[in-house]
Amino acid sequence: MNNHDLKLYFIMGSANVHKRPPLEVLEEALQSGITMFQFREKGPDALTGQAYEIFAQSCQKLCKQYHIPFIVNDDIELALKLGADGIHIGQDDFPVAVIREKIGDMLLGVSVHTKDEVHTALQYAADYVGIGPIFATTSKSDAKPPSGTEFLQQVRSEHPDLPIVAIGGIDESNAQLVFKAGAHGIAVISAICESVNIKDTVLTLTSIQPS
Ligand SMILES: Cc1ncsc1CCOP(=O)(O)O
Ligand SMILES: C=C1C=NC(C)=NC1=N
Ligand SMILES: [Mg+2]
Repeated sequence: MNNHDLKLYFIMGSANVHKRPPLEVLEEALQSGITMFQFREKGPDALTGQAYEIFAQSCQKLCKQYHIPFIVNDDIELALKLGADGIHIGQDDFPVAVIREKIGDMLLGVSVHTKDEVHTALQYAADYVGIGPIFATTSKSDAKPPSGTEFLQQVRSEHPDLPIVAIGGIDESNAQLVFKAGAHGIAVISAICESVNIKDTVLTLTSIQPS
């Protein structure tokens, strides 16, 4: 993984798309130039059992066609079963220590909300950290309050070489602020899932520079 892989990190589950089939949204986002994808199938209406696995495999197949890393959120067993490119976990989901031994050299992304959590992520060689929610979000029911870019700026200045992706309420209107604050990339759900023109949205978000 290089820092550019984090530039526009699309996250999606079936619950996040309403107007069109999820796989159509993912394929259009891939064609338009997202740089990483996270399969995050959560919530009361999430698929389960075989339908869940088949949906994940279909997303993974599309990512392979476009040579884009396929990351699984939280579900380590699924990630191992599919041979995913990586997993993303919260520290309340699992002790990061346990994970690294289970996944070997698979990419490991870790959500961090405090400096201690950053140190834990570093101890277990996380490939990147996720910081957020930066702005208010409706895509994660148990999200912590929005933190703005303060913590993001602190982490970037204290760990200049640690890849950071920011998440939470990010869209074309505020993405530049997030890059200026030091994020290497932005992770988005609704900005793409609810876009009326995915191509325009992806092109706009991938063209944003910190300067
Ligand atoms: C998974 C997650 N973690 C922190 S905020 C969030 C949801 C981001 O969704 P959106 O980009 O629609 O605000
Ligand atoms: C909570 C999250 C934070 N950051 C990222 C990249 N993914 C997540 N699911
Ligand atoms: Mg989690």
